[in-house]
Amino acid sequence: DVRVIGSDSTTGDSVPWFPRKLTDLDTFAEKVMEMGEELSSDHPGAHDPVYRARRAEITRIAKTYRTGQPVPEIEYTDEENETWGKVFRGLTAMYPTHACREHQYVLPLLIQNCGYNDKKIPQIEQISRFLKDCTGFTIRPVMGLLSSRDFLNSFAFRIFYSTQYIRHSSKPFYTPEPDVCHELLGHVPLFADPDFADFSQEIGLASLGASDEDIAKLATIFWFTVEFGLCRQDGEIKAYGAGLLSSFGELEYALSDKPELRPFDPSKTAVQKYPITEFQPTYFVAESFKDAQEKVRDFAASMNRPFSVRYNALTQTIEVLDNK
Ligand SMILES: Cc1ccnc(-n2c(S)nc3sc(C)c(C)c3c2=O)c1
Ligand SMILES: [Fe+3]
Repeated sequence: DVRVIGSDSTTGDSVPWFPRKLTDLDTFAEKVMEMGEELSSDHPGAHDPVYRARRAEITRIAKTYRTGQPVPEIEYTDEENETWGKVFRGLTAMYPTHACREHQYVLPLLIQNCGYNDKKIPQIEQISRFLKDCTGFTIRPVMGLLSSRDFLNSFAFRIFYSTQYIRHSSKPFYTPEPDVCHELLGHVPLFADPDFADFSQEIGLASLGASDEDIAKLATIFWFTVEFGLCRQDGEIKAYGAGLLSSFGELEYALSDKPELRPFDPSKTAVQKYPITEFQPTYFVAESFKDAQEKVRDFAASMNRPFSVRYNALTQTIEVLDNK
């Protein structure tokens, strides 16, 4: 039977709140951890008032976004489009030898259907419509870093929160935070792949109402797959993680013989330490996205959650199943 669970009278606050329908995701708008305009002191744009003002402007646009609206179009400047072009040309040159086959299959479709080229930054709305046709994934604009819980919860609805600002032009090949290059070249192509979409949603479903410690484990699994995942294809190691596919240096390094490579195994991956600021000493290799999904589903079943959830694609809602 479907029993409503949440921080209501039946369960008190024993189960952390989680979204049940799309409009519930609008509550995330106010909850961003670091507002876009507060740049970390080591950020290349930290001392550039024009850049900071630009970040604040784009943040404000994202803040007004609500479910059902088209993603607002950003009028990028020549300087921003130029930075994009440098990143686009540099990374696309590496993909034939370094990117997984799914990424290599989708990129030409994005060039053809979503205006991916080295002249202008593509618009999220057009990409979101393309992804919806491919896998049902859609994109929402985000102001800054969402919490791991909120970010992972949205994957249960096949929703990806994307930034729209771009890194500072002084360092086109470095960013201490996600930016539109990372999102559009790293994450977007994989969300068009059915198996990867299924895998991503599995992590999202596992995160609904999960304890803080399980959220930390799922975020680490996310980190070593969606962000820094490697896979074996035709006997060769290829990259599928967005953090690799959007960083020249780390993409090269990850496929060199320097890092340690371990098989993806959620119970081990979930407790692996990872540095955010330098290259990973260890990467995990998935046999396939289907296999990785199965492993995550089994891992989720072992979590101490007194209920299970199911996504109803017709109503775009989460159904809670009582495990009593
Ligand atoms: C789990 C979770 C929740 C919110 N954001 C993330 N997330 C993502 S998707 N990509 C990047 S790229 C980068 C340099 C950072 C810091 C970062 C990041 O933090 C991950
Ligand atoms: Fe990312």
